[in-house]
Amino acid sequence: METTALLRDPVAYYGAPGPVMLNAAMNVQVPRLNIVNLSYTVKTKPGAWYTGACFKSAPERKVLKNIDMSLNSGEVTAIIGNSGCGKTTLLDVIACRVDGRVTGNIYFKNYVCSKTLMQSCTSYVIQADRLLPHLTIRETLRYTAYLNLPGYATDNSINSKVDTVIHQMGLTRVADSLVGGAVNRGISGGEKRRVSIAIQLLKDPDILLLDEPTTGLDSFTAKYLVKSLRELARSGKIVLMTIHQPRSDIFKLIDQTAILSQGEMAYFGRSDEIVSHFTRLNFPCPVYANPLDVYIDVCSVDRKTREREQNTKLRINDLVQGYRESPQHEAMVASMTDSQKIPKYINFQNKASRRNSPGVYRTFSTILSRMNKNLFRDPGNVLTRAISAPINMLFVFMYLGRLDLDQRSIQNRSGLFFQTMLFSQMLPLILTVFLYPPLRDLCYRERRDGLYSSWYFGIAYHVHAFPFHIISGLMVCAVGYWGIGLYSDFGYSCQYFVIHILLILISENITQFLMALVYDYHLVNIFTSMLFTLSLSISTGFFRTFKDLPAPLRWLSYTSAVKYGTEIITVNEYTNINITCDGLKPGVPCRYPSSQAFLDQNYPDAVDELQQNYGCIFGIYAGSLILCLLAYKLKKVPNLN
Ligand SMILES: Nc1ncnc2c1ncn2[C@@H]1O[C@H](COP(=O)(O)OP(=O)(O)OP(=O)(O)O)[C@@H](O)[C@H]1O
Repeated sequence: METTALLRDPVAYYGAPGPVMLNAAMNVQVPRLNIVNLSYTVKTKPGAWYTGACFKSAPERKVLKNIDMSLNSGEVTAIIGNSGCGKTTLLDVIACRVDGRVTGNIYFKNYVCSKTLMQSCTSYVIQADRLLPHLTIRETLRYTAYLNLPGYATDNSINSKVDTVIHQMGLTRVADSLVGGAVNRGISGGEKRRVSIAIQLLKDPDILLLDEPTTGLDSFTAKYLVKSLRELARSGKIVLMTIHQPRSDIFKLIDQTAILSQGEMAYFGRSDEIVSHFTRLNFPCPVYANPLDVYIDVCSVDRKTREREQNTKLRINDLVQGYRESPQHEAMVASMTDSQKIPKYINFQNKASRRNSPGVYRTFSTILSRMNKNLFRDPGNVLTRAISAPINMLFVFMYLGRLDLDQRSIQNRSGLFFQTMLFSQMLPLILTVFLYPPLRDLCYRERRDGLYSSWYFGIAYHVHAFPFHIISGLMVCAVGYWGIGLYSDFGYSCQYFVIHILLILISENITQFLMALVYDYHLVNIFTSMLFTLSLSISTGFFRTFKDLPAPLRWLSYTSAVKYGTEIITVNEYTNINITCDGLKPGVPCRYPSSQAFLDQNYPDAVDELQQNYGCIFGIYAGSLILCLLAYKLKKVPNLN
């Protein structure tokens, strides 16, 4: 294969080479990724927490040991090995996406790879396809292109870039089909994989890393996908992927193969030299067998019995040693040493670490418009967002009817206020847990890809949800305030509306804050429901008046926005209506001869503290918003695979 014919023109792209490049023999430098003596160590969990694990020091485990690899642009390299041998970890380390201790070096074009450098040159296709179900393939790619490409890129250039990757990945026929999800059927699993790859190609990366791109695909689709990757590599990219069970016809498409065993390299070299290498080590490949299957088995530890485990471990040690002493390894180390002597492209690092960002407005509007489109495509989600609270309020209207001014109406009013508080706490929680996780996962993937910072996502989500809160709040107010018949005044109904909206926003912020800290949304759901239920019990005064609460609970209730909201709407109502003692049976004492008596007995300080209560509820809203945005900013993005 003519290597030079496969290359893009690096000099034109990255600027003139350094002076030593004048040497005619070195006139063209093949862009190379050299991995030299790479090891990776993690701290493992010393056991379950109930065994006192948090007090023990975490033992270290070397997941990757002394890995040497040299990858050329224009070629496809596959990492294979049994489950748990370290394939994904090796990709993560190369992409600089790990938290543990890395020793050794990774060089790209002779530059030591930093996180910024790798983020700009590398695209990483993770195992899971994190896509929004209600967008078409073209829309998905177009939105990502807007986030990826510089702000000066025109709509036409973005569309043509999107068309190019659609064509490259063979998605033309389904380009305008919905991606689909668990409920709405969309494109097939193989097509989703190709969309994930197409997303990463928009960046036009020098290095493409793929974690198990063929998993879950039928053999025909898997072969088609690897063929597409080979064509991509031939256009001048380094393609490195992990493969679980490579078929023999896929094997023929792979230029170099790395076989990992327990984190060590058992073979790295040309794919067509595997059989001769292992035959030299006394492991010939049986006739008609797939060499990759055979050598994955040979390099796996058999843990059925202790004896077998020891024997296979000894065998693997010999294989690793055999590889390190092999001509392939020696030749690779020599070529890496030679390539290190070639001078660097002098402008490369500057160019690579300077990302042309799309700009604040384009980033924000793209994230927002994508969220809106994904939601509006699903009428069920739109209705859930807009009308679940008003429908609940209609139900309250059905059982309360219109309010009167007699003694019984006091309990009805308390019921209505309790329901108002309940909806404004619980519905945002339910909606957030239901609608938010796919958006959050997508945000995590894109933040890992370095597309934008968490502020954009956090603020866009608030702006996206806000109109629904307003629409839903107006309907709740129409039914709950005017329909059920609270004090008839426009100003007071506006206050009821504002309190309802503020409580919704606070509840949503708290839920999002917890979802930023804890990935498992079921846990967040359980914890937040309990928190809100407790807050409703102690902070509203409906079950027990504040002054009767035990002191610690009374102090706790001051942290709840529900306390201030309840007091404001209660005071607004009872300072304006005249409760009567009508409707009581003869001889039954009138407990609240006036509205003032009701306030004096149940909310004695609320009238004087009206302004203060408003201040507190706005303060809690601002605090919860800041907490929520900070949580996204400060919490490390989980490495989703
Ligand atoms: N941060 C970490 N903490 C603890 N153990 C880790 C960490 N990262 C990787 N490991 C361990 O390293 C080993 C290799 O994991 P890795 O996911 O790379 O395997 P793999 O070869 O990709 O497996 P599979 O093919 O099943 O996906 C596993 O035993 C894993 O538990």
